[in-house]
Amino acid sequence: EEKRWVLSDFEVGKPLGRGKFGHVYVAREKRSNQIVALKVLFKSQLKQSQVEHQLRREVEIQSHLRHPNILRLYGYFYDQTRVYLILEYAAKGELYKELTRCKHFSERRSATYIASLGRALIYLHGKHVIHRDIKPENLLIGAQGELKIADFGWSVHTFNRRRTMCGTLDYLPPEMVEKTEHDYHVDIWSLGILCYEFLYGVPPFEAKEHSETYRRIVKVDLKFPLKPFVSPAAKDLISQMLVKNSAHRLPLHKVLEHPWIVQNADPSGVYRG
Ligand SMILES: CC[C@@H](NC(=O)c1cc2[nH]nc(NC(=O)c3ccc(N4CCN(C)CC4)cc3)c2s1)c1ccccc1
Repeated sequence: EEKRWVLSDFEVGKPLGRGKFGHVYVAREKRSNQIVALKVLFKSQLKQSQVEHQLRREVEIQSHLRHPNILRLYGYFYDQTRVYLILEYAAKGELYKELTRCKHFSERRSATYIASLGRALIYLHGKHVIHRDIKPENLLIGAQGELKIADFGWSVHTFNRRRTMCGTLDYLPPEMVEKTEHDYHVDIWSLGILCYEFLYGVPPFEAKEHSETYRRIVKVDLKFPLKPFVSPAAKDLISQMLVKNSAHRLPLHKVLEHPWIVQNADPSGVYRG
């Protein structure tokens, strides 16, 4: 399918959101009537931030992935000033807005999402891809309520581990914060952070100052508030994922077998409320 897309192949609709370097719009591909999301990135901004190689990697990685909980990238094209990514349309929008609206998710909804993400990460790691940026802002909700991992801008194939850091520290594991070598265990750490944030509405090591967040991460200063009530099983799972020594973090297949997941996650991977 080396089809060469052009902007006139699409009828561009309303803006859906914005991220680094550009915006995303709903669009209809005229020949097939298929609804997609068109991510428009400005070449000027990509160039000045030296992220062209990162974008090429995002396209290369995401275009070859096929998983129900990973947002499809159907193709891309560019013109004089912009790069366009043709992405799967996630009809129920951004997860972080839903989390902000609900304050925190129920144990059933959280476990269902964590199980879906665990299956998606097992698939990714099987392809030697680390996402490295699993956080609510990069998660979308499909038409049936299923979770979709988006924005592979920070993902890498495990052989090359060079990276530069920007954005929130909250999700970074000790080995990335301490700039030591890291591998796919970073995604297990982020899954633990995400599980905590789904249940409590805030990430575990949040602090006013970056330096304080950094200290709490490297110390794994994990505290569970009394409110909202969270079951001991959920705390047990989080405690087994937020472990400083990356080799001792609960492997993803063990996460899926954990009693809290088995008892709370909807087997279909879809939270029906
Ligand atoms: C994750 C950030 C990333 N985003 C994508 O790649 C994105 C890819 C992609 N596919 N589908 C999306 N859907 C939406 O953004 C969306 C938002 C709100 C919606 N609703 C509003 C409330 N209403 C009640 C229901 C419908 C529905 C869909 C997005 S975002 C990005 C990165 C850089 C530049 C732009 C975007």
